[in-house]
Order: sequence, then structure tokens, then C-alpha cells
Amino acid sequence: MLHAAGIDVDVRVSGVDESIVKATDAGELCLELARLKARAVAATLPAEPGVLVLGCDSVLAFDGQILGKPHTAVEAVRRWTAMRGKQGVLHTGHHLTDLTTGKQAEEVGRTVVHFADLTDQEIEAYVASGEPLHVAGAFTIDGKGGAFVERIEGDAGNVIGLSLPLLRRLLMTFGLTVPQLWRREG
Ligand SMILES: Nc1nc2c(ncn2[C@@H]2O[C@H](COP(=O)(O)OP(=O)(O)OP(=O)(O)O)[C@@H](O)[C@H]2O)c(=O)[nH]1
Repeated sequence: MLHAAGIDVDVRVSGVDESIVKATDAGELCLELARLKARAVAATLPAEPGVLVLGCDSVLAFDGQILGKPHTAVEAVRRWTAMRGKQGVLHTGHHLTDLTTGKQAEEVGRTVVHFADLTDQEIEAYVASGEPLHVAGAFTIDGKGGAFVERIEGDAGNVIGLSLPLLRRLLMTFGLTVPQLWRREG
């Protein structure tokens, strides 16, 4: 997503054990995980000038629960049977650190997702595809799951895992602009 937006990135898996974070609020949980991920990666990097580290984490708030990845087919079927025809709020925590200045900025993106009223057969086929097992909320918006999201209220990128307009706001608190991060073409 960032590369398509003109920004070159070096993706690092933080290795943070997400089970250590307990929170009863979806926004607090995904923000704490985003913070831990960014700080874990930042700790492995030399404080070179101009290095920014962005950590993100997504969870789905649905029916009073905080849902991450379903991990198993049984759990994915249970969730979709409950979610179909209803709505949830996909939260993505974003934490940005400037290694040079030590500045930090963070914000939670929220997108309301309205799920289609899937048939049992559609749920079975989508879960059998394996896609729902590895993403928060057991759905993607731009993959096979796109057919099962009727509409959204808010930023689509936030559902995918990173909100570009939110990143723009975080950068502005550092006195930076998105165009300054665009790769030099040609
Ligand atoms: N293209 C696409 N990728 C998605 C979507 N939802 C999640 N992903 C990606 O799937 C991976 C895991 O997704 P999530 O579990 O939602 O995100 P996360 O909580 O940051 O995942 P972890 O880093 O494993 O904790 C991340 O790399 C996401 O970018 C989606 O709707 N579309």
C-alpha cells in the first residue's frame, strides 16, 4: 500500500508476543500492540537521520467482543455465522516514531464494516479458502472477503491494515508531509 502511494518501506516483523497485552477496549489494545511493535523494531535500528518506524495492529470490535485472527476454521465459521448481516468496527492502531528526534505520535483508525448476509455455503467456502484464518476479524476487504463486505463507513486502508490519511496526520505532527516521503522518480 505504501509503495503504491509512492513511499518506499522496509517491512520488519516485530516478533511481539501479542498475548502479553490485555485490554478491554479495542482501541487501547490495538494501539498498545502498535506501540510495542514499533518500539521493538526501533530498538533493532541505528538512529540514522530520517528513519521513521510505523507500527500497526488491527482488531475487530463486534458484539462487545475484541476479535483478532480466528486461527481455526471452526472459529472462523462461528464468527461469520454471528457476523453475517451485521456490522463491526475495524480498529487499527498506528504508532509512528522518528528515530532521529525521538518524537512519537499515535492514533487509532476506526472503520465501520457492514457484512453481507452470507449463506452457510458461502461461509463454508470462504473459510475453506483459508483467507479468513490469518487476518483480524476473519475477513479482508480487497481479497476474497471483498464480496462479503456490503459497505464501510471510514477509511478502506484502515481495514487493510494502514490508514494513509491517518499517517499523513501523524507525519504533520512531526513537521513532515507525505510528498516529502515520495520516492524520487526517474
Ligand atoms: N490486502 C489485505 N491485507 C490484509 C487485510 N486485513 C489484514 N491484512 C494483512 O494481514 C496481516 C495480518 O492482518 P491483521 O491480523 O489484520 O493485522 P495485524 O493485527 O497487524 O497482524 P499481526 O501483525 O500479525 O498482529 C497484516 O499484514 C495485514 O496487513 C485486508 O483486508 N487486505
